[in-house]
Amino acid sequence: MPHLHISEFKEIEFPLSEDGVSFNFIADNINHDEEKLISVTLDGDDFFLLVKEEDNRSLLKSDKLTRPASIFNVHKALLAYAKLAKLDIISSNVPEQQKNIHLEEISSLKKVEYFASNFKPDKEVRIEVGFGSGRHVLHQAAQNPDILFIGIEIHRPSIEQVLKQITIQNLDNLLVLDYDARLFMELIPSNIVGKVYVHFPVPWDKKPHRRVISTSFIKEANRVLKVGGQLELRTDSENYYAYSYETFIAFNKTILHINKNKDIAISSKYEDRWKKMEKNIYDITMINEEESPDLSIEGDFSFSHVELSSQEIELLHKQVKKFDGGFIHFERVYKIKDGVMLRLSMGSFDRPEHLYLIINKGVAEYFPSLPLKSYTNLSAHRFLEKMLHG
Ligand SMILES: C[S@@+](CC[C@H](N)C(=O)[O-])C[C@H]1O[C@@H](n2cnc3c(N)ncnc32)[C@H](O)[C@@H]1O
Repeated sequence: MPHLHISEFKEIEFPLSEDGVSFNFIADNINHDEEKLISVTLDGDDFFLLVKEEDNRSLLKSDKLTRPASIFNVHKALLAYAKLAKLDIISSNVPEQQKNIHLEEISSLKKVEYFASNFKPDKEVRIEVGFGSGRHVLHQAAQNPDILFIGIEIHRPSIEQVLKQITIQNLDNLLVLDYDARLFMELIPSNIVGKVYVHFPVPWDKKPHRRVISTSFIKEANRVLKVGGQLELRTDSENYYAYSYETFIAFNKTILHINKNKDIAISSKYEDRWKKMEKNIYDITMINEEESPDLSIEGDFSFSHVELSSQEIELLHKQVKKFDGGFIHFERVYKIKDGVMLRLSMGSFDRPEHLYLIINKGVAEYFPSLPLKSYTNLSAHRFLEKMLHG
């Protein structure tokens, strides 16, 4: 993660621009005065830089929630802020000059909005969830040039490694997305996907709500799969296999194929490790045999005038509100020039969305972008809208 360690953080006069980077405003965490967020706009991307006061020094880095697709833009913003505020840099892992060509020029790395707005591919789509080292998805994309692959991962170093390989191998049929795959499935149009690969997902034995395989994931997979399309789960964990089998078989109608120690065309890094340890490998393949209705979700994320006062909003800090099928957690509260900013997690328990909400003179807006249009997010929004109305 790119960062600068500085002897002391200094504020600039907001708004101010440098080298094509706009610094719009600063948000101070009300409950933890060692944390601030700086709003940045660069190349049409809105994101935050995070300032953290540490013992005898400060840290400036990108905020995880709003991290832009290109790491080069984070580098540029960090250096521009340091220059404007005349920061004394103690240590840094940001290259001063050199651009990361792979990341800047790559068109394979997509933001989730690319898929949310009118994604209508003209070929079959295959999705790999949590591609890790990328061995499997890169192999598949090279072998099947007529199929569009979407690789989804949340581990940034793995993403960067695969982006480099896409450039080196000159692949134009592999798109990469840094996003939670469980939320992503809700965006994809119905009946367009040939295969969904979930290979060696983290078993999360102690936090089962974080598992990729769940009733709602299987439901969405069935919807996006074409007739004859397959969801392929491969795991070395007997416990995860048993949990998944139970989850799949609970559906009223389903076709499952079970395999033990089946070899597939390419062995991933994890698979090699388990094979060396002589662990068993389990496959559950679910075959979809029904055409699904088109994806259509009604509703929007607008707010009416906010009636709660700033003080009342500040008191929401750490509160968790539950509604039928979901929740809203008011994680952090920030003071901004003319109002308040909240960091929220909201939506369904197994696939929550993390986002910011700015409330300025009675006008509330999600920042920097709207939540994903899912049924639960819309219910959470309606619940929030009512709460802010008082
Ligand atoms: C155990 S690794 C397996 C990687 C690869 N499939 C393989 O077989 O080598 C699991 C990967 O899934 C990713 N992951 C976990 N939860 C995810 C989610 N909700 N959405 C996308 N990726 C996820 C992790 O970052 C990790 O790289």
